[in-house]
Amino acid sequence: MLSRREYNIEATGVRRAFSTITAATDAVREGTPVVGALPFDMSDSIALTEPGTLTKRQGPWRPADQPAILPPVSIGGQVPAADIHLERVRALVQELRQGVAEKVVLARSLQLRADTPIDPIALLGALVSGDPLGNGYAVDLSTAGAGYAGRFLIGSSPELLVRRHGRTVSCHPFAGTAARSDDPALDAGIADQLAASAKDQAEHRFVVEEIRTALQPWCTDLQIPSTPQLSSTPQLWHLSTPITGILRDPSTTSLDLAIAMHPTPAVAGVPRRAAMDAIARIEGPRGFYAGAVGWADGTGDGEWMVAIRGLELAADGLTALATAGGGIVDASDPEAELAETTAKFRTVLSAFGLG
Ligand SMILES: C=C(O[C@@H]1C=C(C(=O)O)C=C[C@H]1O)C(=O)O
Repeated sequence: MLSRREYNIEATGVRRAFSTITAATDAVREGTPVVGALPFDMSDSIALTEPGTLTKRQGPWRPADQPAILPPVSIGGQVPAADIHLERVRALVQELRQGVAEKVVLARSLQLRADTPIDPIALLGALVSGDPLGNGYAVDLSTAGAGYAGRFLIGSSPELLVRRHGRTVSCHPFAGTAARSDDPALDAGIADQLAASAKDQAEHRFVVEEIRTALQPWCTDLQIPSTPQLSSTPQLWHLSTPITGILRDPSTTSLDLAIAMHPTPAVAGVPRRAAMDAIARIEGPRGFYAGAVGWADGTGDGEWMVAIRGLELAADGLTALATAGGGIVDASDPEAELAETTAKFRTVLSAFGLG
């Protein structure tokens, strides 16, 4: 299930599970719809399927029935502990100053516990109704293989990795973040400060330039505004840049584009290889956090969102792992980076009445 402001798309059943990316991209090119999730590291297992049904409806998703109530949830632990994350950011800033990379996105996780099972659809309902833009995703990860049976990836991401509609390609990268305030005057000041922040503008530019490079082989007429705009979620301000282009080859599908663009420096870093090596060394495997979730229909059209502001729910529904990260550059302040991840957790925590 993917929910957006303009439409929602629901896939049910599994006609075929794909074990390789090539099998999935070939299937779309042959006219088969494909839905699901790409992992952060494309060498990990994928959760892409040909669904039994794929239904697109207007407007954000609304549950057909009164959704199940979400149980109270508590934070069971932090992975790693906050002081270790701080230490990691400090060490990484030193490495960046020595030229290891220009930007690396570092994440941490919260272990959530519930007394009674969390219903994935109830959580999706809470996330979608809590977001004025109606963003939400829920993907059954079962086909990703051992260890994933019954697990769900659920969240509310504001970030469009890529959309293909006919020959038109759009993406809308986010990078550069500030936590919002309940006080309207303070909130407006925070937005102005973010727009004026040299550090955040630099962090954002890395992303836009990489996306330009990634899209150029696929698109003509790239339209890339020279300065980012401000975008908001209920919890955060972000710098974002809406980008469009026209496909050179109309047989390129939305899944081809998602694979070509992913992972962007909004979730990995610059240069990509050095950043991914640093992430694997410092954090370990990310699984589906910071991957991509979405769909491609039989015409190749489709939309893929960056799988952030979410959690992975265990098969018994009693535990979940929420993960949030932020871009680290050589000018990063470790305390501010820790606070940024705390603010990003509020998207999922607020669905449970926390944060
Ligand atoms: C990595 C995350 O968010 C990404 C990182 C951002 C940043 O560093 O400013 C902003 C938006 C997202 O592209 C996350 O939410 O976990």
